[in-house]
Amino acid sequence: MQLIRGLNRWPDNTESVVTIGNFDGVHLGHQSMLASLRSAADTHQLPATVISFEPLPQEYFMPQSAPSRLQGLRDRVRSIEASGVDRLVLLDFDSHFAEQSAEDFISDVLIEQLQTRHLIIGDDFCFGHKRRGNFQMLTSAAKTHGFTLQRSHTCLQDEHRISSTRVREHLSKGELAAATSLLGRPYRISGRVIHGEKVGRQLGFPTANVALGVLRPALRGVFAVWACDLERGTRHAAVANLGERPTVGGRKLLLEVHLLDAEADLYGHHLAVDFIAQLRHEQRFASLDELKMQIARDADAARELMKDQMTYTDPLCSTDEARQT
Ligand SMILES: Cc1cc2nc3c(=O)[nH]c(=O)nc-3n(C[C@H](O)[C@H](O)[C@H](O)COP(=O)(O)O)c2cc1C
Ligand SMILES: Nc1ncnc2c1ncn2[C@@H]1O[C@H](COP(=O)(O)OP(=O)(O)OP(=O)(O)O)[C@@H](O)[C@H]1O
Repeated sequence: MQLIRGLNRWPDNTESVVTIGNFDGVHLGHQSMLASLRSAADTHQLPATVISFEPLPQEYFMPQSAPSRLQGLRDRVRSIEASGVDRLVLLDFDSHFAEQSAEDFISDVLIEQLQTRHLIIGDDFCFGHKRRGNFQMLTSAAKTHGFTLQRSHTCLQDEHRISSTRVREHLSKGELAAATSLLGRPYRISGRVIHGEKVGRQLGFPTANVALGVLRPALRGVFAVWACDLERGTRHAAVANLGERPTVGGRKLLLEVHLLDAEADLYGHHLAVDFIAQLRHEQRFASLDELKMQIARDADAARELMKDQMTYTDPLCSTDEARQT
């Protein structure tokens, strides 16, 4: 997939089949939309092109109160690529873009730059300054500019539309199985493994600290997870804490992963953490010994849970390794 950051990098004279959206999480609704995009692109024999934004519009308009993102940019790009998209155009959502009228978005972005031949969009899609652009406006623009317009069909689960908002709600309640069923795969956070304070070693539970960057995930607590080393393509059953470590006076939000029954030097590696089940909330313990005993119980609980997970496969990580660990 070609990642194009900004329209001035768009290759000249290429027509395209386009869809637009945040695609945070790339849930089953997004996947279905991207499958329609792929099939329309094949029909037109043109590149399947996604327009998305960085930052996300809500982060631009409400920097303090925007909903927590499901994915960092790298994971979003990877998930969109895995859905068979040829080109991802990432537009900088800045003041200039926010003030662009819906008419200008159509003529400058869709027509002049992307040379859109076919556009797929949900009928609730709004765009442009004050969100004045809508499906009806696109219908008449399609006639004027000679592109075809396709309304995407809405994917429901339990009679409700699948959405990034629903996934966030499940994650914040620790409902991992429900989030998995909307995403079509376990919820994943990935990042580089950085050095921690190394107290974990003294506790007897060494942890890999995954850099979260600006990501403030919707979930918190102690979890049974799969940890995939994306550099080596290996996968390990593990237990993880996503929290602030109140027992040791921590303040910063950290994702710490302890591999069960395996030792691996992960420093500097890119680690993908797939959340399978929540074991408990994070707690402040009166002593390090109590914390240590609880982590041992967490590890046992995760080991038991992950035993039933061995058939779960991941295209990026080998399952053989997981069976060995
Ligand atoms: C499975 C697991 C559960 C944890 N639960 C808690 C907890 O409930 N409360 C807490 O303060 N810290 C908890 N921690 C974090 C430990 O305090 C942390 O791993 C330790 O301080 C080591 O930090 P280090 O990686 O910087 O060496 C947990 C860690 C793991 C791996
Ligand atoms: N359940 C769904 N079924 C079909 N298409 C969907 C579904 N959810 C989103 N889409 C489409 O995917 C594109 C990107 O959606 P977007 O990420 O902006 O919305 P969303 O997932 O509903 O998120 P939010 O909960 O923040 O509104 C849009 O064109 C939208 O219409």
